[in-house]
Amino acid sequence: MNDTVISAKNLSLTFETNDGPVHALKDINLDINKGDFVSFIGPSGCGKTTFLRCMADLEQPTAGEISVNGVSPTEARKSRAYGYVFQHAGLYPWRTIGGNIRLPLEIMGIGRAEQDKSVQEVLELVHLEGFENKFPWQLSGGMQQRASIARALAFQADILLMDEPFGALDEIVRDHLNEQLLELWARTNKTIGFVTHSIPEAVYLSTKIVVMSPRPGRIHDVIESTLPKERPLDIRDSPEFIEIAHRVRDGLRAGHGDD
Ligand SMILES: Nc1ncnc2c1ncn2[C@@H]1O[C@H](COP(=O)(O)OP(=O)(O)OP(=O)(O)O)[C@@H](O)[C@H]1O
Repeated sequence: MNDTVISAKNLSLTFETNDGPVHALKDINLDINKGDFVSFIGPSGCGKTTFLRCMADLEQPTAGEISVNGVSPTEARKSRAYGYVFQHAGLYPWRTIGGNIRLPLEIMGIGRAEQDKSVQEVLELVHLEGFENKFPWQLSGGMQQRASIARALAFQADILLMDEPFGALDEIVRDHLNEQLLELWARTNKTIGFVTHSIPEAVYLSTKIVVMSPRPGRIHDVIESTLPKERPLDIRDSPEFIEIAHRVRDGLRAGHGDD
């Protein structure tokens, strides 16, 4: 299980702005292996989203290299190698939940029968069976975010890139979605890249935690989790969990000190 799915080598990205260059990422080196659940954590503006967007071909690095499934992000995007979940659910209010999930499949030219099958499959994966004909406003915030995950899953890609998908939700809903996401990851064996601001969320979900520091965004620490794959929520009270959380917190503090 050691095949590299995403590999960044000396990746840097500088945005040219009217106020001068913004060094968003500097010399990022990272390998993500098949089946990894990798969280990116760091202070606001440290380049987490930018790095995820580089993987997804939504930004172009200004130096260094990045490959996804052994090819460029552009080729990976064209071969639909990944699904992308944005910070806000971003569902079209005039389309039903089924209609929202179906939209990218329609654009891809997939036949109606296959669309129907995919919609049912992904709704089941996120436990939203029976909500196909509801409109987004009829669902809670947590359910809308699950629907947006279902839309990303409909691509049937092995890689799922998630940019702080649960940031706007209250803690109880977030706990529940964290549990469901882990269950989905275990069931589907996907490789997941996940941006978060929450230390407990990063430690609970990840096999690997990438701690980033700002200005310019660099990797400060990569923590390989020692927690078992099976993780009930109360694992968060275990000494092992607390120890990893401490290391993340120390990394975030030290990263701030690098300024
Ligand atoms: N299109 C852009 N043009 C200019 N600067 C940008 C652009 N996109 C991002 N930046 C800058 O690059 C830096 C990294 O931004 P990014 O959104 O990747 O950080 P982040 O770690 O995801 O932050 P947050 O946690 O607040 O979402 C920030 O200083 C941001 O202002």
